Amino acid sequence: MTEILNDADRDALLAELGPKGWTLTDDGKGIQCQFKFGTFPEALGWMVRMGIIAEKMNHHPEWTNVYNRVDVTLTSHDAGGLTTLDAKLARKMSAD
Ligand SMILES: C[C@H](O)[C@H](O)[C@H]1CNC2=NC(N)=NC(=O)C2=N1
Repeated sequence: MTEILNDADRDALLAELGPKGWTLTDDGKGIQCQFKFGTFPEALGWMVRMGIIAEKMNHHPEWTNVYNRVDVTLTSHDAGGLTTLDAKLARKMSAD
């Protein structure tokens, strides 16, 4: 199991991903971001690409899709908080 990020590492992660739209969840145990696309097929295609990556990582997003919008929350249930796996998946999502 990966370790929960300490306060300094969490702050560094938010400084890195904040400009890309990621914020800490209200409970502080995850990060969230809203992705917007031009069309539903673009949103769905992105979800499929990210889903394949997530499955390979064995680390899965909590997400909802409405038309061209995907709301994502990343947290590590196993560890009970935010870990480097969440950071890794968030970077992949924001890089696509
Ligand atoms: C048994 C399996 O390794 C776990 O259930 C994995 C699967 N995917 C997961 N995804 C996420 N986001 N957090 C987890 O803690 C997690 N755990």
